[in-house]
Amino acid sequence: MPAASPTSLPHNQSASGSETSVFDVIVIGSGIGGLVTATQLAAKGAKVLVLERYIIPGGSSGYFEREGYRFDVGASMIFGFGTKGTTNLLTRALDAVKVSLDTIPDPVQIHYHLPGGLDVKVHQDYEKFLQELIAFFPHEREGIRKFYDECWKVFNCLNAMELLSLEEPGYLTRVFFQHPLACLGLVKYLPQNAGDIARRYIKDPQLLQFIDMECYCWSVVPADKTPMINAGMVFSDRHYGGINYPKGGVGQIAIKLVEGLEQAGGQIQYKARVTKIVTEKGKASAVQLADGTIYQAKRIVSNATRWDTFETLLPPEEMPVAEKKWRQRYQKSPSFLSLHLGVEANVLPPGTECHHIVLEDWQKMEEAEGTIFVSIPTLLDPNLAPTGYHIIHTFTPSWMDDWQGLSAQEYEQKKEEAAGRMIDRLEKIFPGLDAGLDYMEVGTARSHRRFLGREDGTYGPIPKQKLMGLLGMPFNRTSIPGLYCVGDSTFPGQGLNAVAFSGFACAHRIAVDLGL
Ligand SMILES: NC(=O)c1ccc[n+]([C@@H]2O[C@H](COP(=O)([O-])OP(=O)(O)OC[C@H]3O[C@@H](n4cnc5c(N)ncnc54)[C@H](O)[C@@H]3O)[C@@H](O)[C@H]2O)c1
Ligand SMILES: CC(C)=CCC/C(C)=C/C=C/C(C)=C/C=C/C(C)=C/C=C/C=C(C)/C=C/C=C(C)/C=C/C=C(\C)CCC=C(C)C
Repeated sequence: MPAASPTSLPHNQSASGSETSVFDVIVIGSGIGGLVTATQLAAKGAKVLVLERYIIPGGSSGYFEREGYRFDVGASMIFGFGTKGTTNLLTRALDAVKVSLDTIPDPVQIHYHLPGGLDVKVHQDYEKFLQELIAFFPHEREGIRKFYDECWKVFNCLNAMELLSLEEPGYLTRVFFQHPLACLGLVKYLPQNAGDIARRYIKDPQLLQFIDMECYCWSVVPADKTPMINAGMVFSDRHYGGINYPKGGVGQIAIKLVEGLEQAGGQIQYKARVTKIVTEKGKASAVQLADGTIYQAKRIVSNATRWDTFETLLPPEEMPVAEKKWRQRYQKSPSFLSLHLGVEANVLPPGTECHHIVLEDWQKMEEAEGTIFVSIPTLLDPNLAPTGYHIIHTFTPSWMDDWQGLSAQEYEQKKEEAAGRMIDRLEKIFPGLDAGLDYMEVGTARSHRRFLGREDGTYGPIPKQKLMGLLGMPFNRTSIPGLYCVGDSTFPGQGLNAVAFSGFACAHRIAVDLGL
């Protein structure tokens, strides 16, 4: 894709010369981050347009259908659908535009199959989980409880207050006077990482490896590099609001948000790939689509990754200093090799859980094709597959470099070999998997780049080295006036509930800026 160059435009003109209207806000991309921003602003009366390059909304939380199966593209373990507290941000985002979704509670977040026979289930029931872990590490009984209890402290601070933009002084003052202790608690944890707190209480090296995996399987970095605020959210909310799967598949979240957006007067356009963010006198003022159409807005929000935003949609040679500095601290995480499988129901032993993590050798946890993630959503919603069949979505980290420069035939062959390796490994927990296969589709880093528009198909930013917790993650405003970012390239990072927070915060900051 060619680099964009700044363009000056006469007001209210499209590339074809026809008249266009000026929007209050244009959101580039309909991932959950973009849609929460758009729905929040539409609900406040802003004139909002969402531009999505693909044919359906959702991005990483989208879906596709093949031969009677409805597969989730990426996200499958969903936080944020609780019914109480303030951290149930997906429930709140839907409520704000008067739509709702039926969800199915998952009694076990993850069933771990780890080296040395460490076979642990994370039950929604907190005590049941602690007892299961303590049974493996009885000498660490106290340390285990102290570590996870400290995660609850973070969560309880967050779950007591309204969650809005930390870039808005009025909100900060209000929330500080309403919840001074919770605010001070959060200030204390913001620069910390989960690994430091775990090591304070736990000494057993294998248990510390387990805590690394507890972090790695959602943050894609070990505990030392995982912000404590995020660990507090994940390790507590799974027992509080719980993990809840949307009936009809993860794609329903975006579909419902779009329904709410349109009811609130907002608009969305599909097959609308933005190729350029237009700046006038240094301020973002419009976007240009691949077909040349130009839309103007008072504020532009990019739900594309920071790399796509500042290297492709804007001229890379004019990258703001703050962005260059951010790139010194954060790098792209790997992408995933994904297998979307349809399997005969008898492949799954009775009592199989929905989510699994498989690793045979601790040394390989962070390597490409090291940790295997498994999600079987049809155990919760059987309607996603034909009767008598299940969906197994399994994925493992994989870098773009391994998939470049191949002929079409080499690419297909490499996919087949990699899929074979994963299926062989999964045979240990699902004997007969290979023989029971009914359908298989393999996605690589190239598929993620193509369908999600994410540079190198990355899952999101990860720290290059150990950082001070979340302090280095940028909020929604950027160095370019009028331009905001939302999604996993902004505070607090990856995760649907996390990007929903970034959407609430972004919309709040823009609403204040526009005087809504
Ligand atoms: N819970 C799980 O199991 C799981 C698994 C995978 C991913 N996820 C999460 O999903 C989250 C992703 O959410 P998000 O909101 O940051 O982003 P996203 O990548 O899901 O959405 C971005 C959207 O922007 C669109 N887009 C990109 N460039 C564009 C352009 N130039 N013009 C128009 N549209 C464009 C894409 O097509 C996509 O729909 C991540 O945080 C990740 O953690 C969760
Ligand atoms: C005023 C003063 C003084 C002060 C102030 C302070 C304050 C207020 C502060 C605040 C802060 C805040 C608000 C923060 C927030 C945060 C948040 C919201 C966070 C969130 C988070 C979330 C998360 C992280 C999530 C995540 C998740 C994920 C990522 C998931 C994933 C998953 C996967 C991948 C998987 C899977 C597995 C299998 C399949 C097995």
